[in-house]
Amino acid sequence: MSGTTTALKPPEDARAPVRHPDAPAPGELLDAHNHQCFGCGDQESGLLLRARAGEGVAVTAEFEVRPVHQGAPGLAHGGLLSAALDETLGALNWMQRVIAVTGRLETDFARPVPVGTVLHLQARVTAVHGRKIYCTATGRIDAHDGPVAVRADALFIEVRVDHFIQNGRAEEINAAIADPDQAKLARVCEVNQ
Ligand SMILES: CCCCCCCC/C=C\CCCCCCCC(=O)SCCNC(=O)CCNC(=O)[C@H](O)C(C)(C)COP(=O)(O)OP(=O)(O)OC[C@H]1O[C@@H](n2cnc3c(N)ncnc32)[C@H](O)[C@@H]1OP(=O)(O)O
Repeated sequence: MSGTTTALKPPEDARAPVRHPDAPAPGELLDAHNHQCFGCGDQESGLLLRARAGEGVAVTAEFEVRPVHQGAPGLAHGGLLSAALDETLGALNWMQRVIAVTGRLETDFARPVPVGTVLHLQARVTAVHGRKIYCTATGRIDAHDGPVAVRADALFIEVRVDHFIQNGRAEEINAAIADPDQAKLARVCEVNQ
């Protein structure tokens, strides 16, 4: 059972999540937050995960498990399944227009996931307390109502753009600053802080 640690239980005075008025419409494809991202970017060896806006403060995503994602022969690597859940949860940022990073992620692996599977992911924010964003996700095999293979509960922490500027390697940060799409994303999120 996931989310059993107290760190993943919202406190009594947590508030309900709020969908940003300018959040992408339900069904809209979400941009990659960074084209070099292992999860949502366009690297061939990455997850090539594509997420869409959902209703409320929720998203859906699909991840096709390819041979490069193997752990045991013919099966997806568990760490990459966690990464797919993490990436889908990260896409919730678009629905609230904040920037938040994973503080804690607790994954349950309920079924093995064969190569060739399309994992259908669903994630939603359950509660917000200050900078802490409580959220949950599932990954189902081959259909949005298929059998649950993985699920996770997570705590994301809201950060400012400075988090990346101060901690990221200069080479990539300078490229991001020079990229108009990336700079726009940073601006859009910062005005909400
Ligand atoms: C022009 C430049 C452009 C740049 C623009 C970039 C835009 C990018 C857009 C979007 C990016 C989204 C990417 C999504 C990708 C998928 C998600 C990932 O994989 S994210 C990567 C993995 N995660 C990390 O690398 C975090 C590493 N950790 C940290 O940096 C810090 O620990 C951080 C920020 C998480 C917290 O540090 P503190 O100093 O800011 O805050 P404290 O005071 O420690 O915590 C705040 C509250 O949260 C709780 N907390 C923090 N960590 C916790 C934990 N692990 N478990 C439980 N509670 C925790 C604390 O107890 C505290 O709670 P109380 O307010 O006192 O109630």
